[in-house]
Amino acid sequence: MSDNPCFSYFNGCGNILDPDEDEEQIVPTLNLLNINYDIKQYVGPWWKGACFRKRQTKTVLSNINVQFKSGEMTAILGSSGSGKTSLLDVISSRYTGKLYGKVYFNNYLCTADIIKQYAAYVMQADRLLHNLTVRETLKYSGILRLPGAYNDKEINAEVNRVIADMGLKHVADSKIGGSVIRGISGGERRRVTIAIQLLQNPKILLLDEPTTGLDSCTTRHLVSSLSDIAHNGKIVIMTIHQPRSDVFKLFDNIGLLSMGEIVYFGKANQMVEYFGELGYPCPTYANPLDHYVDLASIDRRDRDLEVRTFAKVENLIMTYTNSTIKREMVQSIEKETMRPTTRRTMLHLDRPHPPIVFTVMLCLIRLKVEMAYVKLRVNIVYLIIPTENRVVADID
Ligand SMILES: Nc1ncnc2c1ncn2[C@@H]1O[C@H](COP(=O)(O)OP(=O)(O)OP(=O)(O)O)[C@@H](O)[C@H]1O
Repeated sequence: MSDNPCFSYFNGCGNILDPDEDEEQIVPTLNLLNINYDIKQYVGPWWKGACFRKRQTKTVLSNINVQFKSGEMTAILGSSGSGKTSLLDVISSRYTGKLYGKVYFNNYLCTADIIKQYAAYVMQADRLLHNLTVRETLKYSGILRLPGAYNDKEINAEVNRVIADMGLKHVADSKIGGSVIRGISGGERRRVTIAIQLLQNPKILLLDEPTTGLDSCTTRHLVSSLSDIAHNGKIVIMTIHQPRSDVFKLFDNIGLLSMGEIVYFGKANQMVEYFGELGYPCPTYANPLDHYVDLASIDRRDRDLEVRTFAKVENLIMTYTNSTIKREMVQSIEKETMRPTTRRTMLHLDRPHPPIVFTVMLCLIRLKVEMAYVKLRVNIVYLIIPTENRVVADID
């Protein structure tokens, strides 16, 4: 049936779909194409100073091709130092090293300015004022972050929206608290930190280890709230250190990193089957996330173990690189990023700063005005100069 060229113009109900209309329904995506990220570091003792120490280039991320779709939540897993935070840094344009490759959002090449408009980054630590209540914290953040056109009523409405989204209604008027004054719990504090970022209604929410230090039940509630936010049309990407088995089914996609490369990136519900087919089934009653993070880690306890686990991880990376999942993802990214330029222009028009189309139009109008002015001058010369003197006047 798929061989029929007309098939794509029919939906399941047998109605004819307008190809243009179908294109409009494409969900926003964040695409990372051929990402390689290097950092420079000094090696040797500090007292030699920057001039005498050797500079070394370290590859933190390599060969990253991934697609994040709106309405989906993705967990980035991996052992310590595998490059999880660096991946978020690259997406959010917070990197300090040299980046190769391209990041696209909605078919538009991302710069730091663009990503700041669309993405919010939730850091690992909660930096909140102890004496304020949850509502006050959000209200002041709203005043500072929301556009100046928002009035008091609109800011309060936004504050109430994020309070409801993050399940903070019961503590809305409680103090944040700290080591001296007892306030809300650690999990609730995490929710307030996330709620602050949600005030701007970002299209992409990036979270660096949001569940660290939380108990199992709080983690589940928090991840479940984030899943609801994603399913309401946002891209949610989080790094997670020790994921519990009960949150596994809440993730739509899993990205497993090792040594800055991808070992698996795909649907969460296909991960166990994927590794099972490679000869690494998940033992019964084991947490698949823990099991596969262990599988993708390098054991550095002794030289022998290191060599063996390194070879295994290299093999896993190679297998993923040649897999159908990866091929399909790259095809999907290329299809997304190579859509007609008109769409790119439309997105450009969406942006608040002066769109390029208007600039081009202004240039054309100016050119026309200047040409009209030159013509007018020529006509005036022809009108006022007698016919016998015209050749001389033209030469002048
Ligand atoms: N700016 C930098 N300068 C020096 N090294 C860096 C820099 N950025 C990343 N790295 C190195 O890159 C590797 C990946 O770091 P990254 O913080 O992304 O790992 P991670 O998976 O988030 O680790 P963790 O789970 O422990 O936070 C590490 O070895 C780290 O030392």
